[in-house]
Amino acid sequence: MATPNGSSPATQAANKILARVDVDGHALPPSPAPSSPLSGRKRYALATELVYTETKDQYGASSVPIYQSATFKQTSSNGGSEYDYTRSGNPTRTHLERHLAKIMNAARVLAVSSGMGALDVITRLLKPGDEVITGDDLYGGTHRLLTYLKNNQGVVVHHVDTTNADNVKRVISDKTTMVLLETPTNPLIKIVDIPTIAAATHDANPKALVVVDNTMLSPMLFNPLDVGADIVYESGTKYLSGHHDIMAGVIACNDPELGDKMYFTINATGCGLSPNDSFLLMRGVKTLAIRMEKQQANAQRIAEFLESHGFRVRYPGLKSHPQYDLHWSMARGAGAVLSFETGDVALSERIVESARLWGISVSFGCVNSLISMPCRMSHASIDAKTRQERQMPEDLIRLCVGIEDGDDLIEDLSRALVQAGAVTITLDGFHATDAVIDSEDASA
Ligand SMILES: Cc1ncc(COP(=O)(O)O)c(C=O)c1O
Ligand SMILES: N[C@@H](CCSC[C@H](N)C(=O)O)C(=O)O
Repeated sequence: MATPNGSSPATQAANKILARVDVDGHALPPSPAPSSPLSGRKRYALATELVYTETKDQYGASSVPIYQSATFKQTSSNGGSEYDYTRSGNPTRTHLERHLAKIMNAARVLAVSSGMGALDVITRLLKPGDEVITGDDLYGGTHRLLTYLKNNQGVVVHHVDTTNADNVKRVISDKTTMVLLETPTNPLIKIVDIPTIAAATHDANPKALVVVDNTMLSPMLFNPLDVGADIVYESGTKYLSGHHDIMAGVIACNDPELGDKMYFTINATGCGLSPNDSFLLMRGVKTLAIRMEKQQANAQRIAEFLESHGFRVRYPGLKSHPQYDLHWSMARGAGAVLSFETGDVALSERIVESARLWGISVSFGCVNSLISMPCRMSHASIDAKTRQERQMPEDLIRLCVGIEDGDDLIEDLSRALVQAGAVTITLDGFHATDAVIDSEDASA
């Protein structure tokens, strides 16, 4: 029905969408409306919410269809359709984003092409002269991007040991615009007190943004937005998708203005997650609870196995972890990544190369178990001098535990340790060699 000014309600609604403006006041193309996660209904347990979706497909499809289309037809030259172009928005991506908003306790989630893509979108909120405080144990790619911003964009980056909140408090000032944190850190599995650091940051500068990389825990185990973070991002390549068959990144926040600014960057630069990958991430996330449960159970067994044979293991599921209590005050589980040293790079190399069931590969959060040497692999982008300054052990072995049978994993690891000469065999079993134990004492 036409209205007095001649346009139909549908066209008026479309014009309203088209009237959205970007940070510079330019008109934005149509974009999916910010998510309304529960629409007033009861919240189920997380494992249920992960699989429960309310699709409103015209044919009742129970999994979201892949809208493999770059363009969407409009009902008039003024628009009239919720979508116009997949870079700006796509129904499969919107469905995923709304589902994840519910899981991540966020008002808005944005899905992008990788975890680094997510951090790129977030760091585009910075201007030259802005100050960022971050950790001294970080994923190598994060260090690389921050170094690029420091060297080329005039951003000041302070790396401090974030395991002690006082170190962060000492550097926070009214010039601090972003505090970027990981917990547990990758690869040294250090724990960072997110609530304390978030509160201190906001006290010092209410406009500063606390950004948490939650890749190591996933929303199954931790929701940093609930304890003071302003933005949470994750590599969807890891636990969220779970099968190492896609690259993805997700960004979550509660502030609508912040969400719109980041959406602007995604649309302007074209890093939104593709329809096909949105579908795969949506499918993967449904099994997150059951995968994480099995991966954690296996990781706990392996950590205990290594510790009981004399290795010093870095894993927050072990009471010996120096920040065990802090971790469990924030998180609902220990995750499935652990690391340990051998005291000798060549010995670590032999262990890694003797494993059969454990794939030699970067990444984590996958159904398969992986073994790696971070200094040569995931963290090789941190130069050797910086690695040494930050006391990153070159012999560090990282285990990313999958869903295989735990006995098989332990048997294969035992065989690799024996074959590599990392253990001494005695009548009552085997133990880490004296050399391994001595080196751990030295680095403790
Ligand atoms: C903790 C952490 N954050 C972010 C990333 C980046 O994710 P992506 O590889 O999906 O770009 C990775 C690994 O790559 C990571 O380990
Ligand atoms: N060559 C890649 C290495 C990716 S590491 C992936 C993952 N975050 C991990 O910790 O294993 C690069 O240079 O980024």
